[in-house]
Amino acid sequence: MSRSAHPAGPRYADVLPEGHYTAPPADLNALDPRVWSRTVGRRAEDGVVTVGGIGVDRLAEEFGTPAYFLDEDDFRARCRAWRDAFGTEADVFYAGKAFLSRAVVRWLHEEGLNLDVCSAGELATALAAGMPAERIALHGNNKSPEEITRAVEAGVGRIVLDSFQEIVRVAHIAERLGKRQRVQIRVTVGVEAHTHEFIATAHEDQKFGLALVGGQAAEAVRRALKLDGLELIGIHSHIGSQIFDTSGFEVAAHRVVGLLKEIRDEHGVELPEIDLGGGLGIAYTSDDDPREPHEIARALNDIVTRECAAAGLAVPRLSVEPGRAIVGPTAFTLYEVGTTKELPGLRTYVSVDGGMSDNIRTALYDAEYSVALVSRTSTAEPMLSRVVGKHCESGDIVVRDAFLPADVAPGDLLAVPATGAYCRSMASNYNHALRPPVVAVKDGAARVIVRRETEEDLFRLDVG
Ligand SMILES: Cc1ncc(COP(=O)(O)O)c(C=O)c1O
Ligand SMILES: N[C@@H](CCCC[NH3+])C(=O)O
Repeated sequence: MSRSAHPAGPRYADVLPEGHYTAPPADLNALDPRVWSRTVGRRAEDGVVTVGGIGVDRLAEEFGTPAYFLDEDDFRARCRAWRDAFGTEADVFYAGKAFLSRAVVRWLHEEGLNLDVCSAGELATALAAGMPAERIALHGNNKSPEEITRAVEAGVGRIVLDSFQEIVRVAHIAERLGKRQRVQIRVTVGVEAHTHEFIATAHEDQKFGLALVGGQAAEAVRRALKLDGLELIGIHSHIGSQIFDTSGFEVAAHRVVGLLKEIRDEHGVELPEIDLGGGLGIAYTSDDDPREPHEIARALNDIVTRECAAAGLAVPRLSVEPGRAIVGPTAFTLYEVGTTKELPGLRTYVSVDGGMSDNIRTALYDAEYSVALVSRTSTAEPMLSRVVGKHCESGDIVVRDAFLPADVAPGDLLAVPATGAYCRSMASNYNHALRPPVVAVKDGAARVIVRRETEEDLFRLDVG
């Protein structure tokens, strides 16, 4: 395709979708440090982007594409930032659903974080990698009796109860095992979090939690307090995901403390803990402006302390459950360009060797991502592009709107930053795609922590 078919100038103006880029960035070779985490992406003198000091060209040769590359030091630094921000008077539970592997569990353990799991598989991974059971919380709106039994037997630190049936189910299982299980009750506080509908979880009309409004949460507390198999230690609220604004958390904290006060007044019991969930947003594009852990910690501590003082309650132990904010920025996905297709006057479709099977978030939530040419620099003019995958689906879009240099061609490597959370963990085998590996990079060395799937893996499931 002739590159001269892309004259420079204002031709983009007619086709730019509203709310997206208004102009190409001044320098297409620059990597915005807000989106490209501190150590994750640096461009070396030869123009090749490096992670942990290793060039992406070398990484692609050794590990293939598509692949996720994760900076272990960055991950650990983020764990420490959260732990230090909340201090010893609070607990940070990493939300394993964002991305979990046994190496990650070991890092979390070493950095002093706890772990939130929401399935038997995540629980098994946590235990197999040596996370002490008392530092694990089990979540889920429909935990099976088997999952509950495994968790109680293992001695998990808490189970977060999500329905009336589950209150009884967990109590019975604990009694049968001769145990008293520490539990929290998940409540929906009625906050409309400013995020995509599918990832907002605190409005009443959805599947998670028991509503404060109408008294279901208070009734759940009443029932839980009566059961010998349960030790009710607190109230849990999670308002949603990819949220930038602390005001939703403040409203949630206010309402949760309100429930603690009601509980004290009705039962004469002061519950010792509250968990305000996860949900802190990260920068996927230069337009995103996330809060730092210490800002979140200060806002949450202030509001809980203030509300408790007003209610005459002792300040409960606080916990939070960040997933995306820890692992999201620590990784990028590396792809190789296979084809380009120019639609004159509209945009150029750049097809890479992955797609919705390794990143479903664009198709599912209209998520916005950035992308950069990382195997070289270019002085070519900006070209309005759509980075798409290789699946049989026109919605198979990785990056909806991006400017790439107009000379991008087959064989070039593109990287999509901030893919550490909810990409590998939500990856699929659609079209029998083989899920990509996760490669951890540290001190100039790279090692596979989750290997690439093989056709044998597919055949092992397909038993004929
Ligand atoms: C109960 C609970 N805690 C924590 C999280 C982690 O959220 P995030 O990765 O947005 O921090 C989630 C997912 O949204 C969740 O459902
Ligand atoms: N999977 C979602 C977030 C929901 C997390 C679980 N409650 C995402 O990619 O943004």
